[in-house]
Amino acid sequence: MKLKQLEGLLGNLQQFSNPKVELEQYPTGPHIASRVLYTAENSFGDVGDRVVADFGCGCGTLGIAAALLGAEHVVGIDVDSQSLEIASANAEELEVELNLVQCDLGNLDFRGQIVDTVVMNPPFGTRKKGVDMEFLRVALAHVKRAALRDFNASSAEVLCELRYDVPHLYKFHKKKEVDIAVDLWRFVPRGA
Ligand SMILES: C[S@@+](CC[C@H](N)C(=O)[O-])C[C@H]1O[C@@H](n2cnc3c(N)ncnc32)[C@H](O)[C@@H]1O
Repeated sequence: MKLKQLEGLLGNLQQFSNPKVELEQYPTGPHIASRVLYTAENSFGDVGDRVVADFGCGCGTLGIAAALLGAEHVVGIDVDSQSLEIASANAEELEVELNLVQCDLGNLDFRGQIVDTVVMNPPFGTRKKGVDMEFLRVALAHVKRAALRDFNASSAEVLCELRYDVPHLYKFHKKKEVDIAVDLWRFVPRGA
């Protein structure tokens, strides 16, 4: 699938209808989401025919992108049931299969390293200190081939800088939208 086509499909997805700031619910827009997954697949072969997990999947954007790029199996995990309902509707609309699990990432235990690739835009820890590191710890415990973000890795590389559009979502947001610079990281765990 071409990058523009992927971006177009992701642009039609529903996003958080009632975002919860305590869970740092910020959607990844179609521009950045398409580039993250397209790079993972076309530069590294991390998606096609792989088992992919989307940690903190929200409305499913990253996981759906993985499915559209030919992942063998995609699991989306989020603690928020309302987001998972939207993710389910989004997957149905685009006719892709997404296995959705409601779970606090901190409690996730798939009993072994059964996932080839973890993709995520985790909470940054602005509301719950340390939650970003918790996501990384759990990713490491479950991934067998490559993760996009992982600090305890044998290799860690910033692939590029991207612009992350933050729409006006919460009362304390003063501007209509803000775009912030973010880095796209790729981590390869020890032994992979
Ligand atoms: C920055 S949003 C990213 C959403 C989505 N992945 C995307 O890229 O559009 C972070 C997501 O993590 C979820 N989340 C926050 N804390 C969590 C936890 N402890 N366990 C599981 N999911 C959590 C939120 O509900 C939210 O959907």
